[in-house]
Amino acid sequence: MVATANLYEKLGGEETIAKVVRAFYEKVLADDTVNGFFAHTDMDKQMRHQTAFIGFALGSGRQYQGKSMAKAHEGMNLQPVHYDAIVRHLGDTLREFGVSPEDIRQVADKLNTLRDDILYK
Ligand code: HEM
Repeated sequence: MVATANLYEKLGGEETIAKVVRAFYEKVLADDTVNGFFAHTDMDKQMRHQTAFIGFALGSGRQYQGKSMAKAHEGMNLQPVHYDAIVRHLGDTLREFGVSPEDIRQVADKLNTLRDDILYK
């Protein structure tokens, strides 16, 4: 089991995660580098995105296959600058919630396993 598998619980489970999700998306939507991608995204999809994203990153137990990640971001032609911004916003959010730099690095490492599946699609 990877260390991030416990971060979800360590942070306080679902209740805290909901707050992390809100804080994270406030940063994303305030950032002109990436907010355009969400401009025409309906709220249901956005909600699924944030839940899936945070859940995967923190180890809620859900798994995502490369193919579905590629499909989810098909046509967006996401670039490293977009990807890096998203990961940075999550890292900043987690730091604000008191997560250690080491745990944040492990979250980033975990997300990086999906990087090739979502870029340039
Ligand atoms: C490892 C990183 C990421 C994960 C795990 C992830 C996860 C997901 C998932 C699961 C969906 C599908 C939601 C659904 O329709 O059911 C999705 C859609 C989406 N993602 Fe991501 N995502 C990542 C990175 C990014 C980045 C870097 C951006 C843009 C800067 C982005 C923007 C979007 C948008 C706009 C949608 C909705 C597309 C639509 O409206 O149909 N994602 N993402």
